[in-house]
Amino acid sequence: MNDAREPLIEVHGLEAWYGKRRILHDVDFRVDAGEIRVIMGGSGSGKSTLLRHLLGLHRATAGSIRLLGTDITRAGPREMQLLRRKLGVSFQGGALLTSLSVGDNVALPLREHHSDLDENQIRIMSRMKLEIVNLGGFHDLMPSQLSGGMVKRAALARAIVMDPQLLFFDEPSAGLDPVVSAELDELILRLRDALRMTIVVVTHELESAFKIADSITVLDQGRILMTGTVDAVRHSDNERIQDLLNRRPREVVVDADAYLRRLTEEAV
Ligand SMILES: Nc1ncnc2c1ncn2[C@@H]1O[C@H](COP(=O)(O)OP(=O)(O)OP(=O)(O)O)[C@@H](O)[C@H]1O
Repeated sequence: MNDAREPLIEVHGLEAWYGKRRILHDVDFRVDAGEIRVIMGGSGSGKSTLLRHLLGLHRATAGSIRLLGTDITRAGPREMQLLRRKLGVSFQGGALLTSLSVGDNVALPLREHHSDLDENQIRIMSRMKLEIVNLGGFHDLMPSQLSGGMVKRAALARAIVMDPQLLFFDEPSAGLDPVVSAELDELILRLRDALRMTIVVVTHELESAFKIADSITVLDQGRILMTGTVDAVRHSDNERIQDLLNRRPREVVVDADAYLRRLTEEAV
């Protein structure tokens, strides 16, 4: 049965280790249909690690992750392949291929997953998505002819070309000036409203997070400090959250023995 309130993402007790280091601790995480969830946290808090686990790029050490009803901690390659068609991903480093036109870049997922579509259909579908990101008419340009903000939007058009139910966006504002970054925020809101997409955004840009989020999950040292509305996060009395919001650095107490022990453990 298709319950409208069924979560699109449901994570229970997720643990992630890199070698002998535990990176994520007992993470519970749920995203409902139609919301924009921002994952926020300082550098090294585990945001990218969580994202990589949600996408099935890393196997969880413990816990379960359900995406669109599929338990990806148990799914086989075929199931994962089918699931990936329903996911859109725009990664920070996921630049456009410089040897292809903007339109051909956007069309890549269609060519990869939909051998039944003819060239005309592919062209129409990729043009439509370029129009949604305000790049109508830029189909035949090469990526080198676009500004940084336009490249991000073209990459976004590629991420949504298959009409994903779930869109993951890693650090949308990275490397953009404030005006271009604000335009991208508007675009993310438009995708949720016009295309009814459910969107997970990883960012450490507070202004952007507060503008686009329906809810925010705050990560710190691999643990979820809280999940709540923008207001709830802003007014949280958790000291670490207030440190993050006010950009106060964590007081680091270095235990030299523990540090050396960890170095030798990781070298093994
Ligand atoms: N492939 C890896 N192998 C070992 N340790 C890793 C690996 N990737 C990340 N880490 C460690 O895991 C921790 C969390 O890193 P992660 O990249 O998930 O944080 P983040 O919140 O995304 O940080 P940033 O905002 O700086 O990208 C860090 O201590 C990092 O050093």
